[in-house]
Amino acid sequence: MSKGKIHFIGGGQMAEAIIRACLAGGTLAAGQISVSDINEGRLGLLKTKYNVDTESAQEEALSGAELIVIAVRPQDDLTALGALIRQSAAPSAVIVSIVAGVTIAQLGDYFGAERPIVRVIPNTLTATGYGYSGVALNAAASLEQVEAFLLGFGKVQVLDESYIDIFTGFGVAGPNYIYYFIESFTDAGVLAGLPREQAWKVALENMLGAVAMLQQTGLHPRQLLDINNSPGGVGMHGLYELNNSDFAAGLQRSVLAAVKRTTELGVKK
Ligand SMILES: NC(=O)C1=CN([C@@H]2O[C@H](COP(=O)(O)OP(=O)(O)OC[C@H]3O[C@@H](n4cnc5c(N)ncnc54)[C@H](OP(=O)(O)O)[C@@H]3O)[C@@H](O)[C@H]2O)C=CC1
Ligand SMILES: O=C(O)[C@@H]1CCC=N1
Repeated sequence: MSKGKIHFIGGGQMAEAIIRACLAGGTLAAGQISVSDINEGRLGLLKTKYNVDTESAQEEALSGAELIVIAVRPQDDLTALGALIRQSAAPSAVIVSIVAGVTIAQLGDYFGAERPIVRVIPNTLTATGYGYSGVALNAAASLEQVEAFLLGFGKVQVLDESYIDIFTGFGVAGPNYIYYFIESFTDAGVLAGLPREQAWKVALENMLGAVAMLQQTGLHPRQLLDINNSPGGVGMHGLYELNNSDFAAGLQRSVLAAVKRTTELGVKK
């Protein structure tokens, strides 16, 4: 992105994570960023922590912005935001919506279909360099307009919009499953009698090492499972019990529920 201004509407958890990553990585400077939020407490916090502009009138910030990031919840008043943007933003300003479930067609209804509109589902591993954000663009937008900004908080996959809800429930909600697995796995070590500190270290090391094994060998997980389990041995007895728990189907049902919820969030009330 050029040194142009970027305005965030909604300064909640996700906006903050994006701002933090972009500032830390040097993608944006604080002087380029303005934020508006109906919650004064959030504005005070963002000003103190990141020295971004939270004081300019919203109309002024909108009229000078090259990118406008819509970072409110799907349930918030997008109709009112649409009126504000139509009134104050430059026609060339790119609307970047991170609102889960809300489609490009709906965004066009709110903000004007002739504008460049980019629907992004941002990954939440923002400052780590890991994690894919899913991106779909309308006909007036091009990837060049937003790519540098998006790469400031992770990797990017440009997708047909029909995949974005799946990408949200599977990929962007994905770290939930890993966090939950690590917590449960650590508890298993503690349940078996290992001190928590040891169990925690082993759980993290196993997670990192298993991913490295898959990447380095190029083998399928089933092939590594085969190598890791001697006949009648320890690992196979453990896996038999995991099979009995319906683990795989439970995980898959959970992802399908997250995808379904994404689509529900985009349905206009
Ligand atoms: N958190 C996540 O992991 C992810 C979130 N997203 C999407 O990002 C969006 C934001 O989520 P998240 O940051 O978690 O939510 P938050 O609730 O933390 O942030 C939303 C903020 O927007 C404020 N707000 C509401 N209406 C307006 C308005 N009209 N003008 C200005 N500010 C307003 C809210 O204030 P108040 O609280 O007072 O209402 C709140 O501070 C959602 O659409 C979500 O789907 C996408 C991917 C991941
Ligand atoms: O739970 C949420 O609404 C957001 C979208 C995907 C992950 N977190």
